[in-house]
Amino acid sequence: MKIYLIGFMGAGKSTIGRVLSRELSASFIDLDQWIEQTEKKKISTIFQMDGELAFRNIEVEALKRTDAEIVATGGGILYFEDTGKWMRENGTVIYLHAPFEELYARIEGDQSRPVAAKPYKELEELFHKRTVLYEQVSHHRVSVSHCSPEDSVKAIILSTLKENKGK
Ligand SMILES: Nc1ncnc2c1ncn2[C@@H]1O[C@H](COP(=O)(O)OP(=O)(O)O)[C@@H](O)[C@H]1O
Ligand SMILES: O=C(O)C1=C[C@@H](OP(=O)(O)O)[C@@H](O)[C@H](O)C1
Ligand SMILES: [Mg+2]
Repeated sequence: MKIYLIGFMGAGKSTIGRVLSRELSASFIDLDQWIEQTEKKKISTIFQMDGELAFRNIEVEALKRTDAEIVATGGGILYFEDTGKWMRENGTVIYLHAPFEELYARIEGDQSRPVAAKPYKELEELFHKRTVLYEQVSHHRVSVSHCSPEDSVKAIILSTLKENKGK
């Protein structure tokens, strides 16, 4: 089993991934947390000191090397054009979706997410651009709007069970 959780910042990839891995007794990695531990630097420091491209290279390398069954990606995981195709071919890709306003309320002013520091309009544009890619790449789209992480976990399990019915 290999499940990739994708979606914009604040969608709950890290939170839901952790709960999902507990429910399924499956191994879990949060790519951002792994990068911070391995690089011994905060994500915001990597952005500041080494630049975004350096972060993206580390991120995609971690994605391709991990053997964890549940993978919580970062919101910018589709930065390189070929990453989405690679994920689709290597696991089940689940897109966690909620309206921009709801996600913005969750991430506003969060210093640990350097990309969230962009001006509101720019961030909204980025959300719409990325939404197109998340839709293209994912096998399933699960709404995380106005529901608990536990509800989202149930929805994820149901959608993957439906996919495998009769196989
Ligand atoms: N279903 C939810 N409802 C409300 N808040 C949530 C939900 N899931 C996560 N959050 C909150 O939103 C913020 C972002 O969650 P996080 O798991 O870090 O998202 P991501 O990894 O997708 O950026 C956290 O403060 C978290 O507590
Ligand atoms: O959207 C982005 O470009 C980013 C999202 C973050 O992860 P979350 O989506 O878990 O916040 C983290 O990877 C980094 O700050 C960049
Ligand atoms: Mg996260």
